[in-house]
Amino acid sequence: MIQFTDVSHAYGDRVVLREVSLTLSENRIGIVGANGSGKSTLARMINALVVPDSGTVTVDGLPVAKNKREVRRRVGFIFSDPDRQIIMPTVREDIELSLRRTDLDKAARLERAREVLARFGLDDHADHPAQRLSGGQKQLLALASIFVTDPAIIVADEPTTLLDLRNTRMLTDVFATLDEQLVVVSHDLDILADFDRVIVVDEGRIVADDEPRPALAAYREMMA
Ligand SMILES: Nc1ncnc2c1ncn2[C@@H]1O[C@H](COP(=O)(O)OP(=O)(O)OP(=O)(O)O)[C@@H](O)[C@H]1O
Repeated sequence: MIQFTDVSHAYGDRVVLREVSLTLSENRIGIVGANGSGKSTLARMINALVVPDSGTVTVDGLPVAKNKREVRRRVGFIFSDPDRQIIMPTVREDIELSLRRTDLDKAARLERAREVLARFGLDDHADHPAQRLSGGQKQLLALASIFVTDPAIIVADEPTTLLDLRNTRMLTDVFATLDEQLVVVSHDLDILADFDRVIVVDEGRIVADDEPRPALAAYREMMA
């Protein structure tokens, strides 16, 4: 459960969130809105990548600002730019690095790495240099290296920007089968169609918050 209470934030004198209060308890929640409306800032607050100027954000009752380490164990954050996330020379090593943060033993880690590489269609690339993957494959690797650690909550900031249609569908299927709570910021409205809830942000305020169909209709109308 994620809770925002009266959250406001500015970068310098540019106010980007204005008194946002939200309780996020559904399994799959989408966030949409115009460029610069404050979506990424909102998403980043869930694991304390941004700490609000005023108001509080809590994850399972823990105030995020004072419990960064514990919160980051629970919340996996997927950046839209995979180069921010890929650290190790090869695909397999990058996945294994993530797994070192779990309490699985070596044999279980190898098995889990194998499973996740197959699930994300990266098994043929396991020993390839990660930096030589295509943009979309890097995005899949960045996603895989978060999924593999099994966080309770996954926050993804525009996870499909570099993916082709097949991989976007694959990711939609992965999302549909997850047990974890999922918060996805996206301009790709199709991937949110079967989510439980969609929140529309405009100029730092929540302007619609509903099931996908009415929320996305409100967003389309707003942008027309
Ligand atoms: N670290 C920062 N320093 C200064 N300004 C920032 C910073 N991060 C974001 N901003 C500004 O805050 C505003 C909101 O940014 P944010 O990234 O939250 O929007 P967004 O809705 O995710 O946009 P987009 O859809 O374009 O990704 C933008 O005007 C952006 O330029």
